[in-house]
Amino acid sequence: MPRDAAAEPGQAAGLRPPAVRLQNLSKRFPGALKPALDDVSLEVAPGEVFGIVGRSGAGKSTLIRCVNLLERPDAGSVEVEGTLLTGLDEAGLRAARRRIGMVFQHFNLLSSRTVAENIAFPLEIAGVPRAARRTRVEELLPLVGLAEKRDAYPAQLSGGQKQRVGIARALASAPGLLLCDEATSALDPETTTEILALLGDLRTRLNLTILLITHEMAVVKTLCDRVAVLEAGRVIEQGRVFDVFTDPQAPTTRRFVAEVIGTAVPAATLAALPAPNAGETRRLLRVLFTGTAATRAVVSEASRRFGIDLNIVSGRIDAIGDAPFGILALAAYGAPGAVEGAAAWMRGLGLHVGDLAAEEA
Ligand SMILES: Nc1ncnc2c1ncn2[C@@H]1O[C@H](COP(=O)(O)OP(=O)(O)OP(=O)(O)O)[C@@H](O)[C@H]1O
Repeated sequence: MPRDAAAEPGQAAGLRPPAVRLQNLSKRFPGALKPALDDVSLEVAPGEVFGIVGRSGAGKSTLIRCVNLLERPDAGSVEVEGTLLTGLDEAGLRAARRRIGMVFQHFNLLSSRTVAENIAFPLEIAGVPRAARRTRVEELLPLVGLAEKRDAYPAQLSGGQKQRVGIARALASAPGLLLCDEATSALDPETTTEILALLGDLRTRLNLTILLITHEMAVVKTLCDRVAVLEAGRVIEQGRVFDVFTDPQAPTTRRFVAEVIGTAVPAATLAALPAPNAGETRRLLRVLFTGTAATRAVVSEASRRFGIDLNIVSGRIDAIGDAPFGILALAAYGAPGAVEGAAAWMRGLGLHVGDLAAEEA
């Protein structure tokens, strides 16, 4: 979508190339009727957390696996930190992959190895000498809160601890980019919160770029700076999380957003609203406040100024990162011109005023 023309973090980073640049990626699995990826292009700026969200089968796994070329796209290019991965030979690709860590939904730990040995595993594969491996593991253990568990085996760990091992292992070769494939989907809500906090903390401390896929908007809301919505292999919407959450454009995005910020108004509530008086109109408005306007004053003042009735059908105050916002569903009753006038007046105050979309009703 055009509102996402460029990522600000990338601009702030000056001449640094994007952490990830995908151009026109397409992929169709043999025998499949539809492509898993259909002309996907997106850029992730250095240091940002970028979420890709979509329903099951939307193409998320295929997309994230294309970033380190675990999956080869049929067409299009993949660039990571300025290196064109799709142009590398196998040796070049192996080296480039050391700059890319990956965290998996089901942890993928080796059950016969201890925590420390699991973390050291990628370094072993890369031929890093034993002493250097040990030093690196000792750095990583406290970073993920597992200093006391270095000699434990995966079977002795909770899900959250297993994922901490998975994260430490992904960070072993000090990558600049971390790919997270549904990293919290196998965890309970409390552990999910802990792991998301850990990822947020590591991102800042290690200056990481994180690209994650998830089917949970709550993950996006908590951790991401920007988000792309994938549907049937295509990016249908992308933008800053705040913008996408407060003003989703595509119907699918609206449904996703409604799951976490609950702007939906039950049909029964709407059905119970009184009909307008003769000669009057009733309009259902969705009003978005982004922190500056005082809700009650706006509603009562609009009512007074325009001689209309504003019935608050639902309301919510929330925040994304440290940016607060409020969303009100209003039923406005009055003369058609007066209702329109009130909506225009509210827009003039900087509020986002639209019709309550069908999906929300
Ligand atoms: N190895 C494969 N062979 C054939 N078809 C595949 C393969 N992997 C994925 N697909 C198909 O490609 C499409 C996208 O799948 P993908 O796993 O990328 O979606 P997803 O959004 O990650 O879904 P989920 O959340 O269920 O993992 C689906 O139609 C899927 O059936």
